[in-house]
Amino acid sequence: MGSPTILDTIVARRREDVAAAKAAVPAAALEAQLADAPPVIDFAARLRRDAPLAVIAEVKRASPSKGDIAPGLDAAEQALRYARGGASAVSILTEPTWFKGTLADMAAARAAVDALGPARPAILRKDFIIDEYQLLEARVHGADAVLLIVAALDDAALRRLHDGARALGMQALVEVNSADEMARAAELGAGLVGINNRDLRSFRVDLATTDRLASLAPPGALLAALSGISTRADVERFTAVGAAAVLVGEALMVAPDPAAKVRELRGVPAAAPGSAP
Ligand SMILES: O=C(O)c1ccccc1NCC(=O)[C@H](O)[C@H](O)COP(=O)(O)O
Repeated sequence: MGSPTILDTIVARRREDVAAAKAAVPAAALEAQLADAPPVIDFAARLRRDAPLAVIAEVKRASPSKGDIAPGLDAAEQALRYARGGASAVSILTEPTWFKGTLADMAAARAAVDALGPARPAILRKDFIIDEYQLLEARVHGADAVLLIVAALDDAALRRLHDGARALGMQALVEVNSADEMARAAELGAGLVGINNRDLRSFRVDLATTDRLASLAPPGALLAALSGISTRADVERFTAVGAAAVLVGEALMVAPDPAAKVRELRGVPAAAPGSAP
């Protein structure tokens, strides 16, 4: 048993956070709020609507590998910038310690994009989800989908959380970084698979990860490439191996014009000056 990785450390802290959250707001209280939660949409269908390439644009104020990225950023305003650029979904980091995210960020981003009507981007809760309680939190705060990190979960927990998300009407983006993890995602019957080019244990980002694993994805699953993506060339590299979506964080968080950056990644012309988004 080697020393704990950053992933182990984050997961351990999330367990503590969840225990404290349960003490403050019992699961039953969250369940009572489900009826009034913002309605959920089909996350995969929303991505497929933007075929051949959907951009999942991420709100990430900070990270373990980079420290502060944009610590003062307003999540709702950034979500609207992403929507103006044509993002199919907005991924909201809700982990507070290393990523400086909150559930309130996600609720605010959801409320902001709701004003755009049915064409709104879908909302993904990006967090280290290890307990069904976090699924309730996600749904009550407007998520359409949640991230499930294979490397952080044993098979029983993975299945329990995958089924739990579905029971709440949400979908799960199942994140893998190796052939073994892809096999576990396939065994799970994952319909949405995210290949993370970042090894969450070492922070090493290798774009060849998607090249290497794409062909192992379960037939019919929607495939997304995550991490280390910053140019249209990166996107085309991944659509060439079957990715139908890319998830981009840092490159969008540091972009002077996030909407224009989303358009660039989508391969669509820049909006004419003064034109409607
Ligand atoms: O981003 C990190 O440093 C990180 C470290 C440890 C666990 C997870 C981490 N990030 C979560 C992600 O997977 C990325 O935020 C997401 O894929 C976007 O990546 P990027 O476009 O490279 O910011």
